[in-house]
Amino acid sequence: MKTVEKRIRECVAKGNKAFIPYMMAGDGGLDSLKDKLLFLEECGATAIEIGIPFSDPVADGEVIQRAGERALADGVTLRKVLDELVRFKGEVSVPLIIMTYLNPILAYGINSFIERCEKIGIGGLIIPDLPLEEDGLLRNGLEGTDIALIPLVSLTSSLERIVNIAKQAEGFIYAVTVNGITGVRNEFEDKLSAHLKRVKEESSVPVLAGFGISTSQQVEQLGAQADGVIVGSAIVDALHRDDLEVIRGLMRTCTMEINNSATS
Ligand SMILES: O=P(O)(O)OC[C@@H](O)[C@@H](O)c1c[nH]c2ccccc12
Repeated sequence: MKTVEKRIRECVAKGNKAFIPYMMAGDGGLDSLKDKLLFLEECGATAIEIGIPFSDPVADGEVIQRAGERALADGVTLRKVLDELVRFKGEVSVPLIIMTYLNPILAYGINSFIERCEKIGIGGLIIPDLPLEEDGLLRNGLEGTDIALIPLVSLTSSLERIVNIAKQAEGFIYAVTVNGITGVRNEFEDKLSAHLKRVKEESSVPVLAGFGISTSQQVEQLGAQADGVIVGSAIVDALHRDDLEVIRGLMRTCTMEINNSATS
């Protein structure tokens, strides 16, 4: 079992929910990356998702697009982010998950990228534009490493597809809660509960819900139906505004007891 999965399971075994915050690498300067990671760790993050800025972020909403643009304007690249992570390797102890579109990895070179991630001790990869059918591209090179290739399942995935994704899943399944792009939402579709239940039934790895979650109430609502949550835009926005209390508050919800009624 890969470390990311182990950490999520430990968290759930204690009666808590996993909380994975997402941040955009290089937003606010790459030299602040380490302090931001340490802050998120101190707030109780189970793992941290680090976004790599990219020119065509097709799955990203306004808040994350803007954060990516700020980082790109500052000259941040995948290579610079990895170099920075190597520099303070071992100082952050929660697993780090790299979220990037496929293109920067291809430009970097798949083998060099995997080697570099291993050197840093990266715990997982989320690559939204790498479908199951094509993921051998990375899966083969990741075999025998502690780097989990974390798949996404959407509300529109067929049962057959969910089953196939679940069979190969490592780390956890990222259950996307909305049809659309990242960004805060006021409401979720009624069918989401049944969908999460179905994904959990099919999956032998933990299932985390992400997209659109920005309030403690939503963390609680979605957390109750999954093994944990991923929060992006609300964290990116709070880090940008330096509103650290918002982040502390959101993460605190996950260490409180969340009623599991929807999944039991
Ligand atoms: O921002 P939101 O709605 O809280 O969603 C999480 C999300 O930001 C993060 O996991 C993420 C950022 N970019 C992505 C692209 C695809 C999948 C996931 C992501």
